[in-house]
Amino acid sequence: MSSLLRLNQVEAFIQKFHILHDISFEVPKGEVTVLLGRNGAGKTTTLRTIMGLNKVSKGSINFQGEEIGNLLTHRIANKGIGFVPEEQGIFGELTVGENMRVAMKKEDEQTTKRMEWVLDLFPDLKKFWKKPGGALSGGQKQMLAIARAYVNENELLLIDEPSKGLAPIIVDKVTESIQQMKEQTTILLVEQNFLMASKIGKKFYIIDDGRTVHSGQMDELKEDKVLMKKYLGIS
Ligand SMILES: Nc1ncnc2c1ncn2[C@@H]1O[C@H](COP(=O)(O)OP(=O)(O)OP(=O)(O)O)[C@@H](O)[C@H]1O
Repeated sequence: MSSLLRLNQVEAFIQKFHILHDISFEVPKGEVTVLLGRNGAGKTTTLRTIMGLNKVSKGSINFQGEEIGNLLTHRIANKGIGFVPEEQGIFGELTVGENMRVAMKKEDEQTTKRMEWVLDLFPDLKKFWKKPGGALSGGQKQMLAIARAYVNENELLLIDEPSKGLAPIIVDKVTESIQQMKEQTTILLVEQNFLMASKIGKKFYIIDDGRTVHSGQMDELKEDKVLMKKYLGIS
């Protein structure tokens, strides 16, 4: 299967701190690839660096055969990469409907169809269409954040810890929705919730101290107790 995104020996700093030392991985088209690792390992920084929110100091980021490292963020987004950040990035003062409209890059038939599809997937968004984003529950905010990224025709979605802070029953709902979404879009997922990651992901990479240290198939990782304990703290 061809790779949509390929990072090769990426390094990045945040201010004077060297955070990413050697990040290399590939995201095959049509699959969900998961980045795993302990708190502070560098997963969020990796996604932000792909989006051009942190500078690449060394290495390359190739998307669909083109170098995108250090392009401006809006250019990267316009190439077809959607980002659902950990802090969700929704507008608390705008209604659900306004949040969706602000996110839409086009108003063509394709976008309208995607909007209909995503509102069927998350009926709460339809129900609370006129409610301010800030008044939604944590789970509803997460759904709105995912819907905002999905509504545009992206080739790749980067989703940062969608289960964070959500009750288990809501995590199940978000898991189910990403499972449906993966039929249509390639996804790079950062997730600490191993159960969720293992339900959705095909291939995994483990990041430790700013380096990709392991990779493999999610199915195999479940059986590897030593690796799970060493890098993920799961016993
Ligand atoms: N603005 C910042 N200034 C200095 N250091 C930072 C900043 N943001 C992140 N870091 C550091 O960069 C490292 C990687 O952080 P990052 O958020 O990428 O980790 P993560 O793997 O996503 O962890 P988590 O699951 O806790 O979000 C951490 O050591 C963190 O303290």
